[in-house]
Amino acid sequence: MQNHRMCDAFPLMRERRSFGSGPIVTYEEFLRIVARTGAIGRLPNSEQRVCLEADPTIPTMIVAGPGSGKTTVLVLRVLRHILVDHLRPEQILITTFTVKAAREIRSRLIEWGEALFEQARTEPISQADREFLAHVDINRVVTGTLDSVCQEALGSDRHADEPPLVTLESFAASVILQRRGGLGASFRNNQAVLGAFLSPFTLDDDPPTTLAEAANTLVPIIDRFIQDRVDVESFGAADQPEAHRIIREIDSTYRRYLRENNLLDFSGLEEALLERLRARLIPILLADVRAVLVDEYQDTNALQEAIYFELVEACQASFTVVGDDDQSLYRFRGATIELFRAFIDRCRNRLGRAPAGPLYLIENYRSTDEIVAFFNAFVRTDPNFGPARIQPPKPVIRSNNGQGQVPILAMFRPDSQTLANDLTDFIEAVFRGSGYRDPQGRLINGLRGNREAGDLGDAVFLASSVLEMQKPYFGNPPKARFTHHLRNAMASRDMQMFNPRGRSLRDIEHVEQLLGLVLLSVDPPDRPGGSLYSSMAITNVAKFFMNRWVAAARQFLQTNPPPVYGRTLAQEMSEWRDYCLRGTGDKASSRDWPFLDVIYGLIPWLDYFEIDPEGQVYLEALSRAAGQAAGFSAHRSRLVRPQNPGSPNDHGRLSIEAIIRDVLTPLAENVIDIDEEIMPSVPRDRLNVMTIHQAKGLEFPLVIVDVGTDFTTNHPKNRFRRFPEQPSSTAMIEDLLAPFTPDLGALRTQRNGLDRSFEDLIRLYYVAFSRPQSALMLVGCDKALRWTSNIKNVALGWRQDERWAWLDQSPRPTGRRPPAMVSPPNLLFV
Ligand SMILES: Nc1ncnc2c1ncn2[C@@H]1O[C@H](COP(=O)(O)OP(=O)(O)OP(=O)(O)O)[C@@H](O)[C@H]1O
Repeated sequence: MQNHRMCDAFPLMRERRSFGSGPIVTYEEFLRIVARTGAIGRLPNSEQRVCLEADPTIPTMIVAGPGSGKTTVLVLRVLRHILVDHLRPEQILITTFTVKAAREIRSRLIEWGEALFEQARTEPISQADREFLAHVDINRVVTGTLDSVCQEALGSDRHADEPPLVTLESFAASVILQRRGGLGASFRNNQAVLGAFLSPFTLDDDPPTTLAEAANTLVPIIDRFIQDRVDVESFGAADQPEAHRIIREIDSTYRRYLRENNLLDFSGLEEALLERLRARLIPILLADVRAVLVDEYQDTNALQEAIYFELVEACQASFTVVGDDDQSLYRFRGATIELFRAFIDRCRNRLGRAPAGPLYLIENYRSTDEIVAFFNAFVRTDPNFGPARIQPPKPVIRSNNGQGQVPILAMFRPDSQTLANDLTDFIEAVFRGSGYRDPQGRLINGLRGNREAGDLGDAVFLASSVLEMQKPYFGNPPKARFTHHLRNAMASRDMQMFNPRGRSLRDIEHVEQLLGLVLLSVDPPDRPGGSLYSSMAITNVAKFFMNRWVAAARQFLQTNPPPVYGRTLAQEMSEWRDYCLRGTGDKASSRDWPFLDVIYGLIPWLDYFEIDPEGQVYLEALSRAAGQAAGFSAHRSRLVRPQNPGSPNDHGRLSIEAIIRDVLTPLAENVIDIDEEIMPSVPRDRLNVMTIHQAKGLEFPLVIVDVGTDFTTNHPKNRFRRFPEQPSSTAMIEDLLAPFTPDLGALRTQRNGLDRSFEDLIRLYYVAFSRPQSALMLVGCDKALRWTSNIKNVALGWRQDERWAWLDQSPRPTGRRPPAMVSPPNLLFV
C-alpha cells in the first residue's frame, strides 16, 4: 500500500507537543457552565469531577461499577477537551465496544455538546472563541467501535487507484478458508488428525464431519492468532503436534489469499491499522488525534491494546480509559480482563508514563436501591470469583436513587407456554392497562409504564440467547424456545416483539417468499434440463430449503399481488427470466447486473421489507450476503448476460450457479448473521429482545432477564450455559495458545479454564441485572427452584463449590419436610 501519510508530513509528531491551544474557558469556568446548562446541569458529582479534572497529559484510568457514570464522565471529558483544552472535535477519538453503545455516546455528545456550547457562547469569552463555538461541529468527534473506526480510517485513506478494502464477515471468512485456505485438501488428507484436534472445540465435542463445520471450528482459533498476537511460528514449529503444523499452513495460505485479494477479516482489519501506526503511516482520519478515550476498556484484546498504545504514542495524545472488570463479556473475541487489571503497569512500561488512577466512581445513578443491592450481592455470591476481580478491590457501588418500592420480581412457571402467557399479562397490564398489581398486595404502588410517553420500548427482555427455536438435536425437529411462545402470546394481544435475531433468515415466511421469487426469476424450472440448483453439487439441506422457498413463492404468486405503479410482479420476474435464460428482453441492455438488483427489483411487491422493522433488518442481511459474496465468488455476485445459453460453460449460466452456491446456499445453510444493530433505534411500540452482550452499556426502565427458561432438567447439553463442568471452548482455546502467546498467555492462565468459564457466567448475569432503572424481573422454570433441585445455575445463586445461596437464604424448614421451593427474601415471586 502506498505511503500517503508519512510522519514527515507531521513534524510535530516527533517532538512532544503541548496539550491543546489555550483554554476557551478555565476548568472551573467549564464546571460552572455545565452547572448552568439545563440538559446536564446536575452533573457531575465530586468523584466524577476528579476524573474530569485529571491532567490530560497523563494517561488516566477510571474504574467503577455499573451505572456510576463512566460513560457520562467520558462524554463530559470530551467536552472538556474542546472547551478547556481547546481541541477541535476531529482531534478526539472515543471508542466503545458495541455499535449500540457507540450510538448512545454519539447522541449524548451531540445533545450535551450543543447545549453546552450554546451556554458557553453567552459567557464572557473572546470573540474568536465565540466564533469557534458557533461553528464547531460536535459530529466530527471520531466515535465508534474500534472495528468501525479501523474500517473508516483505512477505507477513507485509499488512493483513487487502490482497490477498495473489503471486510469479511465470519461466513465469508469461513468460505474462503475452505476454498482458498487449503482447508479443503488438508481436511480430506488429514481428517483423523485435524478431527481429533478440533473436537474439543466443537459444540458436541465430536470431530467435525463436514468441511464447513471444520472451518467454523477453526475460524475462532486462527482469529486468535491475530487478536492474541500469537507466535504462530512456534505454534506450528517442527517439535509441535502435527495438527499445529497443518493449521499453521492453512492459516498462512488463507492470509496470503486475503492479502493478494485486498480482503480483510475483522482481526486482519485491526492488524492492518496497527501495522500502519507502527510504520507511522497514520491514516488521515486519525493523524490529527490528540485525545483518545476508551469506554468498556475491560473488553480490550491484546491487539486492540497495542493499537491504543501505538496511536497514543504516535500522536502524543491524551489517553483516558474507563471500565469495570466485572462487566467483561467478550472473552470469545479475545477480551482479556487481565490487560485492564494490569493497565497501570502496562501503560507505564509501554508509554513510559505512569497513569493517574485508578480513579473510582461509587454512586450509581441508574437503578433503585433494591436493584443495586441485588446485583451487589450477586457479584459477591461466589468466593471463588473474588480473586478474578480487580486488585485492590474497587469500592462497592452505592445507590443514589433511593428506594423504588419495587422489589426484584421473579416469575417462575412450570413450562414456557404458561410463563409466556403470564408474562404477556404482566406486560400488558404495565404498558397497556392500568398497571400491574400484585394480587396479594405486596407491591405497594403497583407497576405502571410512564403515563404520557411510556410504551413497550421501555422494557427489554434479555437472555444469553435470543433464538426462538432450539438447535435441532440428533435429527429431532427443532423445539420452540420461550421467546417463540412469548412472540405468539404477545401477538394474540396485539403487541409485538422486536427480535430479528431470534429467527433464522431461511425460515421467515416473507424471506422464503422473496428468495423463492428470486429463484423463479433467475433459475426458472423451464430451463431445458430443469432448474440449475436442483442438479448442482450443493448440500441436501440447501436444496431442501430452496425447494421450500420456491413453494412459498408459488403460493404467494397465487394471491395475485396487486400491481405497483402499474407494473406487475409477473412482468418483473419474466424480464429477469428472459435475461437469465436467453439474454433477451428489457434487461438485455446491460452486459451484467448486480444480483442485488434482482432482490431490490422484487421488493416493491413485498412491502414487509420496507415497513416492518424486522423486515428491514432481514433485507439488510440478504443484501450483505450478496455483498460479501462479491469478495470471493467467481462472478462477484453479478448475473452475466448469457452468450451461448445451451452450453454448460456459458458465463451467464455459470454466474447464476455462482450466486446459488455463494449467496443462496449460505442463506439456506443458515450461516449469515443477522445484524440488528443496523436499526438506529428500536421501535417504541415493541418489546425489545436482546442478548445480554448487546445490552452492555445500555439501560432501560424495566428489564426482564431470562435466568433459565430452557433449563427444565439437569441436561448435560445445557450445563455449559448455567453451571459448566468443563472449560468453555473459548477458555480451551486460551489454554491451547497460552504457551505460544508471550506475555498474555501466563497472565491469562493464572486461573484455570473452568474458573474462567464460571467467571464469564457470573459477569454475564451481573451485566444483565445492572441494566434496569426501575424494575428488574427474573423469569425461568420453577423446577429449578425446588428445594431439592439439581439444576444448578449460576444465575440463580449457585456457587462453583455447589452450594446454593438462594437455598441458604430461604427460611429454614420448621417441620421435618422442607418447603417445596426456595424463596430468598429479596425476591418477590409473582
Ligand atoms: N452525576 C450524575 N447525576 C445524575 N445522573 C447521572 C450522573 N452521572 C450519571 N448519571 C446517569 O446515570 C446513568 C448511568 O450512567 P452511565 O451510563 O454513564 O454509567 P456507566 O458507568 O457507563 O454504566 P455501565 O457500567 O452500565 O456502562 C445515566 O442515565 C446517566 O445519565
